[in-house]
Amino acid sequence: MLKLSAVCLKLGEKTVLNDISFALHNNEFIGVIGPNGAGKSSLLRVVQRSLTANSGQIMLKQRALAQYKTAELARTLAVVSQNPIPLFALTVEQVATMGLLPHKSWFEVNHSQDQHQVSQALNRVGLADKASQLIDTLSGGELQRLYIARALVQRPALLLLDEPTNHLDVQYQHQVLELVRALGIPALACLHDLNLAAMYCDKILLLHQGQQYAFGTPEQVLTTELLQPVFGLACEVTTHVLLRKQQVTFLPSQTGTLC
Ligand SMILES: Nc1ncnc2c1ncn2[C@@H]1O[C@H](COP(=O)(O)OP(=O)(O)OP(=O)(O)O)[C@@H](O)[C@H]1O
Repeated sequence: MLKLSAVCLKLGEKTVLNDISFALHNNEFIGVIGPNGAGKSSLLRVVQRSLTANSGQIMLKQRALAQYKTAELARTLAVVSQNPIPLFALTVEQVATMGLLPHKSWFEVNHSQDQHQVSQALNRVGLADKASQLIDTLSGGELQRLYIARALVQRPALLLLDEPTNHLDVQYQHQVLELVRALGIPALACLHDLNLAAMYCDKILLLHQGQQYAFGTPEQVLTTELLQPVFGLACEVTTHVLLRKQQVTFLPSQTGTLC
């Protein structure tokens, strides 16, 4: 689905991404983790082509990303961003319907089949009963689910999510990531919460100062040896008894002060 080979990105004098190589296969959910400034959002922006890599190759559905026409790329990728452009005075249904735009030509009207698709997507994210509600009346979690519904309406081949759980409470964090998993669309998501990454991601890419520090399953990447030097804090990694998933606990540098 998506393959990066030796991708490098320089912005001004700074090397933001250096030698990034990994592949995302069909139906996989890959989490990109790393401290502030590690290059996570830049990586997503390179894949969505809002930034152009200085070297290396990106293949999307076995074709070079550079070869995609803009409209074709807009149909193929859906982006759920950290700070979406505020859309005031629009209803939930109108925002979800925007997912059809990449498939339509100017002045083309929506058909009943399109309407059905929008209803189905709203149903899927649990917002069908709020279709006519203005979006500035939604909670943060509902809004995030709406942006996922808009992405669903778009029927993308790949979903890119930049911090999809930002500002959400625990229940909504799980709700949103469960939804992403359930969609069955290959997804690449920047995540700050390592325990959520452990729970929901098939693979994890750990970035450190623009370098690919590790890539593999949560078991391979979420280890004290890899996490401590990257995050600059001592940590303990255990396996959750019920979930059989990694759990990372960072320890304050002055652990004694908590006792
Ligand atoms: N236009 C630019 N010119 C120079 N440096 C830039 C530019 N844009 C981003 N950077 C730098 O690139 C690095 C990576 O930024 P990026 O936003 O990708 O990090 P991130 O891992 O997503 O961080 P965060 O967790 O804080 O969101 C940062 O050091 C940032 O300052």
